[in-house]
Amino acid sequence: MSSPFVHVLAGVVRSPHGRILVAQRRQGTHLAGLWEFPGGKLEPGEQRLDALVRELREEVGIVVQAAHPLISVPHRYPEKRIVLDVWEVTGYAGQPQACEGQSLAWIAPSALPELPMPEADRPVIAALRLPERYLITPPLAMDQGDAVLAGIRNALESGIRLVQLRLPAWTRDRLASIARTARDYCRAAGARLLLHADWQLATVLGLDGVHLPARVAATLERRPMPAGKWVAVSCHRADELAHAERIGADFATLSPVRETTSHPAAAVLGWQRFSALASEFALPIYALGGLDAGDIEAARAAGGQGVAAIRGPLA
Ligand SMILES: Nc1nc2c([nH]c(=O)n2[C@@H]2O[C@H](COP(=O)(O)OP(=O)(O)OP(=O)(O)O)[C@@H](O)[C@H]2O)c(=O)[nH]1
Ligand SMILES: [Mg+2]
Repeated sequence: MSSPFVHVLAGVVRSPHGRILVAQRRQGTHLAGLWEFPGGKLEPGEQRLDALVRELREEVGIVVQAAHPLISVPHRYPEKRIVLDVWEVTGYAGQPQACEGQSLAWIAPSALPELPMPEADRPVIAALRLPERYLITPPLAMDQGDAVLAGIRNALESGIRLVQLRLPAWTRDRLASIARTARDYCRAAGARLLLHADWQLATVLGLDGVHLPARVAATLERRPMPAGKWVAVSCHRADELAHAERIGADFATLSPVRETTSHPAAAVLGWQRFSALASEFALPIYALGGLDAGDIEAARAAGGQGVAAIRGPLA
């Protein structure tokens, strides 16, 4: 027998200080005791935004005035399948209150990973902690370390908060030396630095995580760095996204969305295919390939986390 399916709308409601509203599921409900984003089931014939507005009025007594989709997470519990369709609430009237006797709390986004939440919320928490721009360093030669570092510094100045150091042709020694300096720049700016492919070196240097090529991820049965570090995977196809999800990656890039000079032979996905794939997997997904900062809105409208690119077009 196939398990029942429910489409769930949930809202990310923020305080003026940027804390996020969570509610504790009551005794006698599915996943009782865990904390969740307020929301509930889409009713037959109902529009998604209408369901969000209704649920947040019923559960926490606010009137949602503006909201947009953040991430949609398909998830299978033993007893049911859900799509957790989470929206950022950008405007609301009223003061949130516990209309159903549930406990409410305001949590800083950085504290969400510690909160006991349902399994389906894991990618939502990642999406809330990730920025909309993801910088990938260009493939400069080993004698161009200064240019790599200058590029990272400029990007940090322009507000980039997530960087992948990607220098696959470099020796490990040269890479380690550049990575240390890049790590210090990123730390000082409150940005995260992920190293391309080499998670052992990322661990030794205390970097924030690793970004795996799909062919490297394919050799792994589980994420190579612990929770608390970031593990990302470069994907191009559904099976690669499925594997990234299976090994517990935190997010993915999906490319090429457009034609690129770096990979001219690759089959272009386009926004429609990107969007279809993004909705199929429980991961925040950055659009990559021939894109720049002007494409962020399109990427988000397609269900993506944002845009990944080498520095030039992104900053
Ligand atoms: N609202 C909400 N539900 C979540 C989250 N994460 C998650 O797995 N779920 C699951 O999605 C389903 C949401 O249903 P719900 O119980 O809130 O639905 P509802 O408000 O319409 O409640 P009702 O059926 O008791 O009237 C539950 O199975 C719940 O466990 C989340 O962050 N927020
Ligand atoms: Mg509910």
